[in-house]
Amino acid sequence: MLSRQQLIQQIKQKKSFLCVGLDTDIEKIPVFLKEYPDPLFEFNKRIIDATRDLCIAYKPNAAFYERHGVTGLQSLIKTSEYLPKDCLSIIDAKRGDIGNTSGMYAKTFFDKEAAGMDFDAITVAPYMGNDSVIPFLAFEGKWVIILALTSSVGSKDFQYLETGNGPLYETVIQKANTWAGADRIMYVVGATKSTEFTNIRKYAPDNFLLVPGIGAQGGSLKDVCQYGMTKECGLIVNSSRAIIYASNGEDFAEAARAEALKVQQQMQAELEKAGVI
Ligand SMILES: O=C(O)c1cc(=O)[nH]c(=O)n1[C@@H]1O[C@H](COP(=O)(O)O)[C@@H](O)[C@H]1O
Repeated sequence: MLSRQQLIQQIKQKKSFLCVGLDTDIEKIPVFLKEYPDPLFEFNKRIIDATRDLCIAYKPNAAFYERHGVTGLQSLIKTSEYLPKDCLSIIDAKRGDIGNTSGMYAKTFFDKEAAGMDFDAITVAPYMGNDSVIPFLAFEGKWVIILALTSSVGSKDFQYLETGNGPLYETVIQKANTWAGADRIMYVVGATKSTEFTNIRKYAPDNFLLVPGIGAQGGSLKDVCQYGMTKECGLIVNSSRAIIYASNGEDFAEAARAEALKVQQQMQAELEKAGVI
């Protein structure tokens, strides 16, 4: 479990704010791994071993595991146990429902006794409001990462809708700020929305932002840092496909490391430029 201060310390030590996304797709992993009893876990284990000193977070995306049913859940549980303790473990599940149901989701991913998983953080969809988010916050020390402005093209359908008090994504942030502080809540903001970061910082000056969308989706790390970085960094930038599928041969883990190293080096330069390190 990583507190805000521990997270900042990790960023300074590793000179990185990279999150490696474990969107582990059975169709995309190297064919030779399919000989192993648990190919998804085998892939993750090797990616984690190759990148753990270069990143400060890992984010398995639940969909890629759940789509395999029981065996996928076993791979996810084993992965959650294998994740290094000095990295923030984020389950990208995008859950949220009426209170008692959200409570079950929270138990699933936060309570090791319940389903064998003990993630530090979960992505949550805020559409159903306060009572759908509070059950996640009820787990002391865990992080709730609320979808604010997503990287998707469809973000324009709802998130930009004018409420009379700014676009809806601003209202989401303002409202969620009343539920807990920057030591418990992060917001998802897509790297493809870098022009909005200045505006988002007006409402979330201290919150960490989970930023997916560099790499395969084409967002710019430089722009994200220019408009979104704070004195404590304030950013966790995710890349999944561009890192984990850098090669689909025997050398996949080394190729993932080489990609992660490139991103870490850019991140180090940005941290130095902003005076964070
Ligand atoms: O919550 C997320 O992580 C997320 C939010 C968002 O707005 N956009 C977005 O791409 N994501 C996730 O971030 C990852 C991006 O993967 P790559 O595009 O391969 O780097 C996927 O797991 C997405 O589900």
